[in-house]
Amino acid sequence: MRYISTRGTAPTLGFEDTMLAGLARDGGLYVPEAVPTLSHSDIAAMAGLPYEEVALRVMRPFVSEAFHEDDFAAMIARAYAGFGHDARAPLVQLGPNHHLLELFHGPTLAFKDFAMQLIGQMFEHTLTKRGDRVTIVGATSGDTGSAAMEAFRGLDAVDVFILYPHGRVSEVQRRQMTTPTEANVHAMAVTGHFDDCQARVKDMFNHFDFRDRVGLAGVNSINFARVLAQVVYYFTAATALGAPHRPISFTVPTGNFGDIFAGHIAKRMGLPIERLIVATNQNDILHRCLTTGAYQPDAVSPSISPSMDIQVSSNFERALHLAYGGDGAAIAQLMDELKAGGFTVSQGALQALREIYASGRVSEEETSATIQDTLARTGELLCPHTAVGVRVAEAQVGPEPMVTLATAHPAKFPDAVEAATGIRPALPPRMADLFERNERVARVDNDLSAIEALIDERRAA
Ligand SMILES: Cc1ncc(COP(=O)(O)O)c(C=O)c1O
Ligand SMILES: N[C@@H](CCOP(=O)(O)O)C(=O)O
Repeated sequence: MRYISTRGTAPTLGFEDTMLAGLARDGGLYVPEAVPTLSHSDIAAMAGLPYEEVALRVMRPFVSEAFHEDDFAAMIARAYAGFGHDARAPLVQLGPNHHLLELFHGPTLAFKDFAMQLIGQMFEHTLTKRGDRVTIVGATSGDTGSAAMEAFRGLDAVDVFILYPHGRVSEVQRRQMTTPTEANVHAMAVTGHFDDCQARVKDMFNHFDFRDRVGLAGVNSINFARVLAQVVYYFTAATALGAPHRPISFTVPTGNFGDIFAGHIAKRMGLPIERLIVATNQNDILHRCLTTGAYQPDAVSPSISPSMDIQVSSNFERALHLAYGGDGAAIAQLMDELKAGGFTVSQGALQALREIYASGRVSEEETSATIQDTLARTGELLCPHTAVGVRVAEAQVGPEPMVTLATAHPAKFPDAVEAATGIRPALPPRMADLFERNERVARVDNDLSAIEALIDERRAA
């Protein structure tokens, strides 16, 4: 399996090099040259299998030239052994035809653990084999950062630097990033928004002297391995609800578009997904784009679902690449226009996007009301991101089963949940002392040279 850049001019790579490269050298994102398909009977055979077995069957065609099957199976087993639920991603029924896919039973209580725990294993395997060492730099609006630190803390072959927007993540999220004691993980609070953090990470990848000197690697969803690991739970959920014998729809609370793009890959692999519905908060650029064709970033508007306070949605580039039939030059042109303020998707590409994606937008008041109503109706306490998804899904439930992705545990956002319900959700016992632990964080301006200098100073030589 070879991987190509969405912008068409970077070297084509195998899986391990793609995983270690992060951003392609032409600024694009790596995607598989061709998405492998699974047959109706391959998919039917997944029903009822353990999560780890489905993970092996779904991901094997993407990685088979890189890892021996036994090694890969062992990595998968280690990745999910620490999850707090035997099913790893259990389904809970919310209404007659509406199900919640709980993705928050991993060590940091958000869906990011599904990919990050596995990537940690894959990086360790490949770096040990090659005798290499890398510097991972990531941007986070709160959840990716803590998941990355948890997956890589204490590993000799990596230093990890996580840029988060100062004052714009929840206190639980911040403490998850500032309290690990291992010397190889570093939290950096950047003046600005998540989009600034993500832009500086991409700047570092495009600054080749720095990139090559520090051995830069990325574990944001710019890394296709992140997306790949997230494809698996679409299969476990859909087959548990009757796929491939009947179609299933998914609603996904969306910010950087990685999670829902994983659903798009699942569909291309042959999973009968009827509708993939993008659910956004008031930072609704994706909903506006799917509605009008215009992709025009606005100022970020802080919300009670802060992890989705994103205007420049990195993985949308991958969806555009498919919608433009793999035309790298067209994507490069759109991304140049984006730097100058925005772009308009061609009619043909917009139609192609709408064949896959629907969308909805949820206000702050609606998010709170959904947390409150859902608790009253079903007894489920939702995190605000999940509530955005549930609100959009409820308006669109059709004849086929609808699955909403529950992307984080409510205890990560206790203020918003308490304001909506009067209940302050408790952290699991293993995190009960989070608020007593010492914090370690570097404050830094939104300035590429300052950020690079800090990384140079703190990384192991
Ligand atoms: C809790 C939570 N929900 C939803 C999202 C949106 O996911 P994606 O960025 O993959 O669209 C994020 C972050 O991205 C998140 O942290
Ligand atoms: N919501 C995310 C944003 C970055 O995510 P990624 O999936 O693109 O790595 C976060 O919690 O950091």
